[in-house]
Amino acid sequence: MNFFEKLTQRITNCQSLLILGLDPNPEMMPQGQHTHQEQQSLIIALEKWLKGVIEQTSGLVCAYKPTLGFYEALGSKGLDLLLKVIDAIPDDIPIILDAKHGDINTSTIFAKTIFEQWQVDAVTVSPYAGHDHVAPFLVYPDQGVFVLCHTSNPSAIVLQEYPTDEAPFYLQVIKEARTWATPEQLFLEVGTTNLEVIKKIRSLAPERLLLMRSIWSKGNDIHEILKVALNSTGDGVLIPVPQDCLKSNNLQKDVKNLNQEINEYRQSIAQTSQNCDLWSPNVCLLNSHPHQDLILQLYDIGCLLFGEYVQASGATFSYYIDLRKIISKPQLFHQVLTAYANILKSLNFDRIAGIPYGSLPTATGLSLMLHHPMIYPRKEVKAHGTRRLIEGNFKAGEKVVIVDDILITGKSVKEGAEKLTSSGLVVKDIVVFIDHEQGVKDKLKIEGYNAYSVLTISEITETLYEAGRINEQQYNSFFKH
Ligand SMILES: O=P(O)(O)OC[C@H]1O[C@H](OP(=O)(O)OP(=O)(O)O)[C@H](O)[C@@H]1O
Ligand SMILES: O=C(O)c1cc(=O)[nH]c(=O)[nH]1
Repeated sequence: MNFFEKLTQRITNCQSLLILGLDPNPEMMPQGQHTHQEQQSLIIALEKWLKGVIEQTSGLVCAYKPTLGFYEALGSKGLDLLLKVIDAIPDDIPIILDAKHGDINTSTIFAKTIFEQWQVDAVTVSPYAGHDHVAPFLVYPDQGVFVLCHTSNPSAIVLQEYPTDEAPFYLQVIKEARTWATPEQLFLEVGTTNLEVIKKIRSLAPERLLLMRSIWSKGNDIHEILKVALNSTGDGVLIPVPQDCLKSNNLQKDVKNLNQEINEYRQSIAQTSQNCDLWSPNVCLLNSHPHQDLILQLYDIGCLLFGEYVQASGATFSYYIDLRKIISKPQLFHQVLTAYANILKSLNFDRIAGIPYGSLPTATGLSLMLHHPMIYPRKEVKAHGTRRLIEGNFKAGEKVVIVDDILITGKSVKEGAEKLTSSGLVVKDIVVFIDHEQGVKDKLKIEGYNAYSVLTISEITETLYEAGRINEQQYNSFFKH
């Protein structure tokens, strides 16, 4: 299970978006636990206190966030303490190490230490050294990375807001960081109470999880902050437990009350959300298809066209499905890739091959998402250059999974498979997004290929009809062919 899945599961299980900082800061210890001890006894007191904090809050928070700097400040004993604290955290609670790592020379070794030895689930990084610095963290597909994009420090404004209010540097950080990894691996750290800043971040990166910071300063209405930070389903945000709570003698009760208040507000947002663009009012939620959301979005961006269309096979259908539009909607494209990936994860292969042209972006996305190399059979061999039939490097005997968008007659995937096989590769599995249910899967089976699809044409049409997106005539037009 990767970090994002672990976090999502945890949020669901404990119904909490709260994260708690586990920082050995003597100033934050409740009165009475902290006297002027020698270093040794201070460490013991800190350990006892932090373990007590975990005991009291482990049912109430979705993640813990130890800040590396506080442990480092205690010297070598501090690092021992960090490992003890990590060890005391129950296995199902994700650990986000707040390191704000920013040094390119140490990122590879640091990522190895924290992810492999210390086994933390995620880390915070500073973006200033760019992608080369963050990439060594991203090569761990099961771990998460929070990129710092905005801080609440007053003096940071001159950098963050540079050069103009309309195009400030912190938004450039987000634009850049969004290209580094998927919304399931890369997230944003946002410290601010400025609602306009949060709105700008949310509208630029609606798909990213935000780790909020510094939201508890006096005079701020947390509801106003949540209103702009939460997504339309009332999540997408991690909320820090206020530092002051740690001093409380009623820590458990305080965190519980805070969580309850936040959940009540989340619920009210989810119920009154005005900006949910996935559902039409007449959607029937009973027995809904697990990919209902995806299907409706495909329809809404115009992937389903009605009218007389000639197909690749030469036949004329009264509709056409154009999945090539998906690439222009990154969020939807990511959802589609995730659906393919869920099938690919159960298959055994060395390389992913996309069928040109429609499925080259899909194969590229899956290759990056699943960390498997990509190749592709050319549609036509060029008369110049290398004149290769298969682009990309491979070795004869390697297993290849083919991905394509639509299975209508099966001609395209079969031609692709034959080109790959003639080059010494082994093709057993074919994964498509939509199966037109013309019996092609069975025919492919006879020829030795296992074909899988994310959706069938009838699942799509039934969902659209139930949701009131298509009328009876349009619904019937799918079954004439
Ligand atoms: O099962 P089939 O009957 O072969 O039909 C499905 C194929 O048709 C489309 O490709 P198209 O030939 O339109 O090419 P493109 O991807 O280059 O647009 C689609 O992308 C599939 O590859
Ligand atoms: O060429 C086809 O037959 C075809 C391609 C495609 O992408 N969608 C469709 O409905 N038909």
